[in-house]
Amino acid sequence: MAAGARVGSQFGHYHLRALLGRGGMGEVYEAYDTTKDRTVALKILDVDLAKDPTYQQRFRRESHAAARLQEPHVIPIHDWGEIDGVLYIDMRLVVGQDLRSLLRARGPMGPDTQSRSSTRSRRHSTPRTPTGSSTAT
Ligand SMILES: Nc1ncnc2c1ncn2[C@@H]1O[C@H](COP(=O)(O)OP(=O)(O)OP(=O)(O)O)[C@@H](O)[C@H]1O
Repeated sequence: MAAGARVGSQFGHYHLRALLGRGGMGEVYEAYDTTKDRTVALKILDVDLAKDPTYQQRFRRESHAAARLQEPHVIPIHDWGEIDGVLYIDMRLVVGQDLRSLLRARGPMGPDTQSRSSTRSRRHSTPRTPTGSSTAT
């Protein structure tokens, strides 16, 4: 499947609006959850990798492990599961630029910028709501 091929499509109760990025196991979309009425980041396991039980296991392990964590520096997981045989993780959407794009656009950072940036990211990654369970918060 081509990168971002799901943009504009419906995935269960999620409307996939834009491709946010690609990781080792699949793509991450900005998605609108039509049942909870909120915008989230949805990681979807690559269909080719999904044929390999090792990747399925790894993806499930990541979902379970991340959902149990309640750590200010870890993005909260709202939910995870399987829709039409495709595994997904529903997590809080982080708005902003990732470090790689920032460095590409601006070049190396000086010590002052690095320090300001890490203080800001610590502040912004603090959950606004407590995550008490593995399901929606
Ligand atoms: N919660 C989020 N909010 C906004 N963008 C995100 C979010 N999660 C991931 N992204 C974007 O999607 C890209 C890929 O994320 P992903 O977690 O799949 O990367 P990865 O760490 O390489 O993956 P993996 O651990 O599966 O190998 C990120 O680089 C980021 O740009």
